[in-house]
Order: sequence, then structure tokens, then C-alpha cells
Amino acid sequence: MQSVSFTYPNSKVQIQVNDWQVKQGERIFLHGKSGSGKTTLLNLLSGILTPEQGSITILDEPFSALSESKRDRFRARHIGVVFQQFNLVSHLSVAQNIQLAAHFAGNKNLDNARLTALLIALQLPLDVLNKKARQLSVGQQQRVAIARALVNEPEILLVDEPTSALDADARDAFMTLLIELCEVHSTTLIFVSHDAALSDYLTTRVSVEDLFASVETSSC
Ligand SMILES: Nc1ncnc2c1ncn2[C@@H]1O[C@H](COP(=O)(O)OP(=O)(O)OP(=O)(O)O)[C@@H](O)[C@H]1O
Repeated sequence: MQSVSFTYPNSKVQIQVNDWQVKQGERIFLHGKSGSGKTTLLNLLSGILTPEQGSITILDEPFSALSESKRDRFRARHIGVVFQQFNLVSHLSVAQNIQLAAHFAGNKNLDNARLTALLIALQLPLDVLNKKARQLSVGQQQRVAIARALVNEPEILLVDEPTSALDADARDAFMTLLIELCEVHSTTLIFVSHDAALSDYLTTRVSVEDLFASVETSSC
């Protein structure tokens, strides 16, 4: 991110990042107070929002300068996103939810073996494939959201508070799996959570307040 600024319409809150670089394969624990701008930052990195000024370069592509359709295609191919609310299509089966993500990425080679391997890696029973997303427990929905985000083997994974509904044991099991999957594929992970205990699973801690404050210091 280079000299990025963003303000929501009718809002006084401005998000500014002077210079932020993330290395390939880095696993970042992004934390900060409620309302400090973590989700907004993830939305800028996923291209759901675009900066008013400055630029976001991802995998050497001028990501924030791409047209909306090119940005959507780039996201589908290279960036996995797991939102707080998972955003599964509730009336579709788990298999259909995952296949939809593969379809948007132009991934025509999603075979059943790969789908099965992903579910096993996430410790999901295989019979969930035919269940509707709305029939799953919250913990299962979280794992399916991760499976959907990983199905295209993205270089980058953006995850927003994925463990908030899990108990401590389920949370630790989930984190171990997530990190293992990221290690296997050298996935760059940006992980937002209020749960400081989870930072042990990640390699780098970044506070959004510091990230945003560094702009004010350097621009004075
Ligand atoms: N669509 C929107 N329109 C206007 N203001 C918004 C919008 N979404 C968020 N904001 C404001 O932008 C600021 C940053 O919000 P954001 O959701 O990024 O924070 P956060 O750090 O993710 O918060 P939390 O930890 O509570 O999820 C807040 O002041 C919020 O009220």
C-alpha cells in the first residue's frame, strides 16, 4: 500500500496508510480497537473498496487501478476472503458454494478428489457436501468458508474474526489447521481478530492504530 487514503461517504473517519508492504508467505495478526478500521483495511486489500488516493499493488499488479471487472477476476483467482458472517449462500449445498468460488475464478478443473481432500484437511465430515449451508453448525460454516476461500489455492488469504463463535478447543484446532494449510501453499495470511491469544499462531503482529498513526507522524 502506498500513500493510501479512504473515507466513507458522510464520515469523518479517514483511513490513511503511508507505506505498508507484506512479504509473500507472511502471516499477519492484524489487531486494533473496535471501529479502528480493520475490516475497512481488509476490504481495501480485497478490492471491495478502492482508495481515494494512493495505490495498492498485489503480486506486482496495480490492483487498485484495475477496472472493477478486472479487480473482481483478480480477487477470484488470487485472494481468498473469509468474512465475519461467512457469506455462504444459505440455500445452496456446501458443494455448490465451493464450486461457485471455483467457477468465478475460471477454475474448471475442480475435481471431487480435490474437494474431498480439502474437507478432510479441514476435518469436515464428507456428508456435509450435500447439505445446505444453512443446515450446518456455526463451526462447520466457518470451515466451509475457509474451504471456499482456499479452493482456488490463492496466494493471499484475508480472514476477519473467523473464530468468534468457537469454544477454546475448537478455536485452537481450527487455527492449527488454518496455519498448516497456509504453510503447505505458502499462502500470505492477513488475519483480523480481537483475540490476542491467537497472535501466537501468526508470525507478525500489526496494530492498525500504529499503521494509521505512522502516516500522521511521517506527514508532519
Ligand atoms: N459502510 C460504512 N459507512 C460509513 N462508515 C463506516 C462504514 N463501515 C464502517 N464505517 C466506520 O469506519 C470505521 C472503521 O470501521 P471498521 O468496520 O473498519 O472497523 P473495525 O476495526 O473492523 O471494527 P470491529 O473491530 O468493531 O469490527 C468505524 O468508525 C465505522 O463506524
